[in-house]
Amino acid sequence: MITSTRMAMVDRNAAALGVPRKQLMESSGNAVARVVRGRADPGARVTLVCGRGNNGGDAFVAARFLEGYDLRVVLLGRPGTISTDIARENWTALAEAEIPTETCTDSRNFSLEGEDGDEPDLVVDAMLGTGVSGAPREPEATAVRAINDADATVVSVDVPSGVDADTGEAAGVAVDPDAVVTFHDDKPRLSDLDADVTVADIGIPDGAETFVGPGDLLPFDRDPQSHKGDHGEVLVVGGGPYTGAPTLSAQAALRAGADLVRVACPESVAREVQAFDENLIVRSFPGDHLAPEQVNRIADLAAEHDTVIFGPGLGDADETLDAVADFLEGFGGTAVVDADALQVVPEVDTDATLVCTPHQGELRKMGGETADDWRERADLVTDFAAELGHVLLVKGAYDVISDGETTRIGRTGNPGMTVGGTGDVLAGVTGALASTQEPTHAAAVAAYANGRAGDMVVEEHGYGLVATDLLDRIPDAMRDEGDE
Ligand SMILES: NC(=O)C1=CN([C@@H]2O[C@H](COP(=O)(O)OP(=O)(O)OC[C@H]3O[C@@H](n4cnc5c(N)ncnc54)[C@H](O)[C@@H]3O)[C@@H](O)[C@H]2O)[C@H](O)CC1
Ligand SMILES: [K+]
Repeated sequence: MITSTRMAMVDRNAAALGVPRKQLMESSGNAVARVVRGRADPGARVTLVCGRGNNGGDAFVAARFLEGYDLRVVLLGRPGTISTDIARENWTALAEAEIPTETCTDSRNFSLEGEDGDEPDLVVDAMLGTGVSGAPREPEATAVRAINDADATVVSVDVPSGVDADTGEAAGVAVDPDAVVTFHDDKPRLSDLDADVTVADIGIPDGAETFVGPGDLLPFDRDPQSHKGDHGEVLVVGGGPYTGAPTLSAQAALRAGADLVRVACPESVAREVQAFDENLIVRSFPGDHLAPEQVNRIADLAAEHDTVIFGPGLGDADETLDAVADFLEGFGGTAVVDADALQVVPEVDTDATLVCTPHQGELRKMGGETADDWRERADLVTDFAAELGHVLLVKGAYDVISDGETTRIGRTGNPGMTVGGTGDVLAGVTGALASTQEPTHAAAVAAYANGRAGDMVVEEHGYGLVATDLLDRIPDAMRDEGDE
């Protein structure tokens, strides 16, 4: 089952892997033609009722695969209003090949009867697909009613026109088909219809779902009406033995788009952390390391934030690890756990949603296994994430992200990133993204963006990058320049 948002992400990732949408449309149209051939013999009258988006585009392609039939290709609208380049190119291809087409701009002129007054044997419903919003307008609404009134067999492309692909519900009239040809994966509630549903493989490689790509950035587009706080408030709990690590995490969270980032750190380092960066808000607690007596205070602070990042520069003093365990046991929110704090996770009983960001050494210390081959490693990480009941982001040349069910691979990054501090940056980005998106997706995109930022630095300056170089590049790494 796939939603239209995820389909759009996968589609974009496929394009980034070299399989552009127009190529997918060719497969979609071919699949529609195959179903038509299964339901009507050559020579039968087939009318394709086409909308102005890519749903219509699929039918323009199908028409090229159905030349032995008595075809009518009807576009609802003027050709100039076709809304995508690829649909327009396929419309033009019909004209170039002298396959007859018609247009209908006025619902009063819409009729399924051809010039000879005969009704079609089969109608292809390609008016509205995943791009529908609200009830069908005219002339689509009239066409829906005419299609439902006709005796013809009806084959809907992707979803019945008028049905919302994500909810399976119709806001107004909707086509009642005999068959539906949908693409790549089943769509919500199609199986509830009294229709044969074919899920056609349109050649989207598995990698478009597995490898994190530019399509995964789509949900991070911002609403122009956003308010402060909509993009997350993040608390970094770190520092004591170190001051750079919590600062890097906090700066990275800001660069990844968080609205407010606070650092909770021991008094002994608070001034130093603040002096690194005026964008940060520092909340200090007494002493020179995190200890159990600070847990209540940290818990109160954490309750005011969307996510907490636990670990950067905290050190591994026994008292500190006890405090991390105490905190996590009482915490029910979302926390990113990194560095020394990771070793506490397997023993802790918590309702929190944890995103753990170990490198392979830290993973072993947590009780997890690793392997050289990334596919084997992905299986091991998936099993261990399921066992822990938390999200794992295991860092490596191929980052593996898994919640035990969904497993993603991040392939960005380069050997320059073995330098200290890049992990602190990654934890910060993860925390920021997890404050607005579900944690597995947040972790996947964080791994992708962090690696991409590193690739941008190395492309410009060569190796010798330092962690602070990554910070400026994170906003660019979160942006999709687009494929078309
Ligand atoms: N990877 C894939 O999933 C592929 C899917 N393909 C097909 O593309 C459509 C989705 O195409 P899209 O252009 O995004 O949208 P639609 O064609 O569904 O509709 C857009 C079109 O309709 C107008 N519109 C929207 N709402 C209404 C309304 N209520 N009344 C009238 N008109 C409306 C809007 O203005 C646009 O003009 C998907 O379903 C698949 O069939 C491709 O094959 C590529 C691979
Ligand atoms: K349709």
